[in-house]
Amino acid sequence: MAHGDQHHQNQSQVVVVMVPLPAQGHLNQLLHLSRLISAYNIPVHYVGAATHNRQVKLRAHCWDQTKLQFHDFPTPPFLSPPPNPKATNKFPSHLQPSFKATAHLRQPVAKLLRELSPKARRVIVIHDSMMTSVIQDVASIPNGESYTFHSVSAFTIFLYLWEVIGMPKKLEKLDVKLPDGIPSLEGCFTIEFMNFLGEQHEHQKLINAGNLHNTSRTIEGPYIDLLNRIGQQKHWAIGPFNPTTVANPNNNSNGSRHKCLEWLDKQEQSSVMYVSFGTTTAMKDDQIQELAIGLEESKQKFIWVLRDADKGDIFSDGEVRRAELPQGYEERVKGRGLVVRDWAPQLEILSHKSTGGFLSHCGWNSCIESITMGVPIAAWPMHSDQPRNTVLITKLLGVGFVMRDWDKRDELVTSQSIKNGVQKFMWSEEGDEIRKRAAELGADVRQSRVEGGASHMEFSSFIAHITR
Ligand SMILES: O=c1ccn([C@@H]2O[C@H](COP(=O)(O)OP(=O)(O)O[C@H]3O[C@H](CO)[C@@H](O)[C@H](O)[C@H]3O)[C@@H](O)[C@H]2O)c(=O)[nH]1
Repeated sequence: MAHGDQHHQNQSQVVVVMVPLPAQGHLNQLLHLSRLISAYNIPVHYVGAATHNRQVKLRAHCWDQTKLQFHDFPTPPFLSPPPNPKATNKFPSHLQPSFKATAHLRQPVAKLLRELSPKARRVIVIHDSMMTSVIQDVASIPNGESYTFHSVSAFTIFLYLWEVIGMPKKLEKLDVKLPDGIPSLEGCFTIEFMNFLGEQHEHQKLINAGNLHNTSRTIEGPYIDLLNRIGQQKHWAIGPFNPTTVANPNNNSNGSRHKCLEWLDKQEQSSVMYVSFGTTTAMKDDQIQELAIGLEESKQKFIWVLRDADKGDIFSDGEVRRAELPQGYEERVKGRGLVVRDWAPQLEILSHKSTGGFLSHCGWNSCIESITMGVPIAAWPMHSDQPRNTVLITKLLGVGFVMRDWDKRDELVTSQSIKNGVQKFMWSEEGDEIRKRAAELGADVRQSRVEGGASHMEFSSFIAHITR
């Protein structure tokens, strides 16, 4: 190929730069989105501090990341304290120093954009809604365009805008009926975090070309429509980002298989409940004891991921609490219950035919992964968007069941109520109804991602738009 042709081809290329917030639930979603975009032969640059890039690569398995270009940007050391399980407000405020440190990414990101700009037809920046100040220099890139990725449900975003804009009157015109009992934001965040969010929104107003959601119209069509009616920029529902089938459920990145998957193979269909509270929750010791006893006494089969919230730098030295279980516990539940303390292959667990329910804190990744795999959720919200996701899952979609009432978040959930809740969720007719609806919704969502489906069409239209 002549040099001129090469130049022309590079010029015609559109490139994408991904800028995630450095927390697992955010890093993960933009990594999956990178995989989907690079499948269209669009080069994707994934940026972050070296430690966070290392984290996201290490924890993702079952697919080839070599097509992506990771940029490890140097950041000065930041504090990485352990979470405080005793805090009343469960928001992971120990992560705040790592969020704050992202300010150091602004310059290297701007430099990368300036380098890419003359070589590309257009530079598309897809950034976490909480990283807007980091990417603000896109405004000075002549062929730069930025899209805001919202890491939570469209329902949650809609409620947030509705409250922030304060528009019950407009809402009447929109002909929306919201369910009763939507919790306020009290107890969901810290003031420090709300201030951080506020700073990001200031920049967003100036540079946003559109909004991306890790959801499907099949799940949240009405809320995507509402967002499109009240906002100025388009909202695209292009999820789920996670794989809808697990290509090789047998192996992790080093070719071995997690012991919990081997155990699952031996169990009956839909007979196991998976228990996990994501990467930002640390339970009090007495609550762990109650949960342990409740699970044991329920006689339900389970896999329980028992670990504290991630630190801001998961590779940093220093203390990590190892939660205590009642004496002899793991021996007693052997064969029926498995306690996992390392990184669990959640997607594989959820897609396994033996998994019949998920006791979850309702982080959005967990919700969308569980919905995709057709597994119902018993909701135990902890903080952030989780109480509202609980409303979406239980009241609006009917694919879940409230295990822990958010209004009673300051009270200990007793082993007796856990036992009763688990048995109702896994063994009752009501539970079976929810399981049936979850299976149906899962099938519809998976269908929405294949050619001709709603999410697939919306994804293609987004790609057509950025490569126009
Ligand atoms: O052992 C584990 C533990 C977690 N996961 C994965 O880690 C992610 C956890 O994400 P999520 O379920 O969203 O929970 P959090 O880590 O708590 O996510 C934070 O970020 C989300 C996106 O903004 C918010 O919806 C949550 O409320 C917020 O706590 C999921 O992809 C899980 O599959 C594993 O694979 N193995």
